[in-house]
Amino acid sequence: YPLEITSESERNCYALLKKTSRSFAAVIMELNPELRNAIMLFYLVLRALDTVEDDMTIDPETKVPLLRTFDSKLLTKDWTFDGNGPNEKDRIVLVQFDQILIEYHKLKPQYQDVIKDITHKMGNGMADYINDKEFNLNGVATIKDYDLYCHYVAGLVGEGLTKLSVAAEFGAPSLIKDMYLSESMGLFLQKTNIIRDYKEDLDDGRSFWPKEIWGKYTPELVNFSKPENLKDGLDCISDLVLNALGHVRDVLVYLSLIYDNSTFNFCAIPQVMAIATLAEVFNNPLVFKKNVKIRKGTTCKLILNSRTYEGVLAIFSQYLRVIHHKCPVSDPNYLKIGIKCGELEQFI
Ligand SMILES: O=C(O)CO[C@@H](C(=O)O)[C@@H](OCCCCCc1ccc2ccccc2c1)C(=O)NCCCCCc1ccc2ccccc2c1
Ligand SMILES: [Mg+2]
Ligand SMILES: [Mg+2]
Repeated sequence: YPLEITSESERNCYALLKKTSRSFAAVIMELNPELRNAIMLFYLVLRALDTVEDDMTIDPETKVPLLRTFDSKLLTKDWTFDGNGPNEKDRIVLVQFDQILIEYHKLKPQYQDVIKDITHKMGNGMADYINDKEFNLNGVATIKDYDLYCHYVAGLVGEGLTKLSVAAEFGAPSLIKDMYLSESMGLFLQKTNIIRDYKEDLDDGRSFWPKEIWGKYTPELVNFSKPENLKDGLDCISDLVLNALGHVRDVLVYLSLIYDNSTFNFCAIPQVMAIATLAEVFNNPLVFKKNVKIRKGTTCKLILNSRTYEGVLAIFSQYLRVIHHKCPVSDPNYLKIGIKCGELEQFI
């Protein structure tokens, strides 16, 4: 679809999108114009909110109220925030938030309402976790907390995208009553990132790995970076990957219910990147050393092969086999991984 830029602020918003997201900018640019600006602004507003959440130099006294009231900034036309530390990665979306606001107010009121509602819920969910000191240093406590945190930062994005797609008649209305499918779209992506970001998050002084899982393999989360604990660390990654695979069935059902081609690509590409990333981090000692990324060549192949539903199924089937074959017999979850991969292969 050709991109018609009609204002300086719109141009600035597309520039912000490119600057703050390698993966999502490309797929958002491909969207049908009816939804492209709404989803681009939905992304930028939530990335601004996440930049506040991620910035460990903002003290909780300021951060918590800012997260809880962030949706109210959408009612203004000129709010910006420059309270960030100099090095925060995406601080530019906060500094230029007025550009986002100008374009946001041009959206159909129905689209504005979806964005404001999700921003309100996400901001309050993030704030709930900032207060929990336990969460910062030892990950989230239970698997239930893990799912709830991922609901706030990613499940809600799925909910908003589904509401926008159905409002534009690009997706089956049944997706509204079966919101658990949209939830899984977000949780699969977020859980994959959390597993991958072990080192990066610990270096930031926080973790999102649930203690109910890692506590089975070590008394202290940081121990996995010591060579003598490598086997325990790899067994823990398997357990977390097994938990993330629990969302695959819903992801594949969700994708089968999207009729608009550009919306399908937008939804499918992050998911195929995630299953490839899960296969990459599975049984991979480098996870405890650095941020493991899939190769550029793999990314291109994934994008080319995920333009049809059959192509997506073939990619998932391939990486489920990779995970199954990579699993050592000594892994305590060896059988469960085999059963889960087998189950999903059946489904595919
Ligand atoms: O700071 C970073 O770079 C990474 O931050 C992570 C974190 O801090 O945990 C974390 O921040 C989460 C809070 C802000 C969410 C921002 C977002 C992301 C993608 C979008 C896609 C389309 C529209 C709006 C979107 C909004 C993050 O970016 N995690 C990546 C996974 C989030 C997936 C969201 C999502 C959910 C369902 C989807 C369904 C279809 C297509 C894309 C989808 C995308
Ligand atoms: Mg972030
Ligand atoms: Mg965050």
